Amino acid sequence: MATVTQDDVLSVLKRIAAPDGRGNVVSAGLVSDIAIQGGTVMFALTTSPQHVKTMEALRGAVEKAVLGLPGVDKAMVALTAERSPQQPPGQPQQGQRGSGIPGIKHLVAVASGKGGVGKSTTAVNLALALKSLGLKVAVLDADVYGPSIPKLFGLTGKPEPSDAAGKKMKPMKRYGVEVMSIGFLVPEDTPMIWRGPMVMSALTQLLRETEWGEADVMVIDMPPGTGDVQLTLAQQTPLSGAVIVSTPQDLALIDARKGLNMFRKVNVPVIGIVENMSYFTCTKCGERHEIFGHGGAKEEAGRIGVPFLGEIPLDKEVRLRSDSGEPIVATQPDALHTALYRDVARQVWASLEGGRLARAAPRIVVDGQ
Ligand SMILES: Nc1ncnc2c1ncn2[C@@H]1O[C@H](COP(=O)(O)OP(=O)(O)OP(=O)(O)O)[C@@H](O)[C@H]1O
Repeated sequence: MATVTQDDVLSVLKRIAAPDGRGNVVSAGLVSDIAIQGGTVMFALTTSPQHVKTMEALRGAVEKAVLGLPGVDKAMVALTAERSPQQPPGQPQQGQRGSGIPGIKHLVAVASGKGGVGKSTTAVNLALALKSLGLKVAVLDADVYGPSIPKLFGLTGKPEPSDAAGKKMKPMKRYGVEVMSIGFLVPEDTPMIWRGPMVMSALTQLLRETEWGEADVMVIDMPPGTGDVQLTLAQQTPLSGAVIVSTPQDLALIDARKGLNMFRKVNVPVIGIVENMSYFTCTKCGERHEIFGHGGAKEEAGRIGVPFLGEIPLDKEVRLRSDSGEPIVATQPDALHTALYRDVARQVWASLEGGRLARAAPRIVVDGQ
């Protein structure tokens, strides 16, 4: 199969006129960086909120043109738009309700300042714990650098198109939770090299072009860290709030603080901090070992005035069950960990529904609807 290049994509885009007679879509500055993964081409088209409807037709034309290039089997084009300055703060975006995703009430990010602290494990078990409280739950894997949600849910295969036209995908489903991840669309061993705008473009597509059912909460597994990509994601996704996961080590906590600051900067309420790998209870002698220190996250939460949601101990069973796609909350309803995750879930839900969280309107519309 022919390999498509950015120049190929740009040359076809230059033949498409920009709205309002402003030259072509490239010269008018409407096209973001272009990312190419195998036969998939991804980029964003910038618009203003009042032009979202007309831009949808343009997006269709652009996608069609890119799909016509040899070597392209999927084109993912997202519309992004800044809120117009005239829009009063606190006013929902036009056409936007709740989370901005039809049928989904709250989007909750699970984030960490640092990799490997158990963010994905927490996201999955939190989602399942919310489900066990009787809520409708969906999970979006936004950790495009290392999508581990398919593995944690024990899901393989590709999402099916939801209609004959193939415009939308059906989410995968496991343990009663709807799941979508870039990991379903790209082979596991493909290195994924993303530049900033492309992450947003891919995620917008996953969010908007999945035929989600109704959900009270969508848990979003964020990419680890606090760089530009994470900041943009936090800013551009209409989040109700964020949960920060940290281990008790000083270094992890310093990064967790950066995570908190990042969400505050973009006006996303921080629901609270979870301390993961908090301690280890020896299965033989019953003694508690505080391998990474203990209580650091609780102290940190107190210091910065953010709720502390709980401690999740280090436990071999958690890791084994995660690795085998049988998360502990789904498969061991009576385990201590399940009770702990459920306790976190209760607090998260109380925060979401209790009106404690307040944020200004999201600054961006990522919609083609
Ligand atoms: N409480 C726990 N007890 C035992 N093992 C755990 C616990 N939490 C997470 N792990 C294990 O630690 C490893 C890292 O966890 P996970 O993939 O959830 O971290 P992450 O922060 O999402 O990582 P990344 O930065 O790569 O996205 C996994 O092998 C997981 O099974």
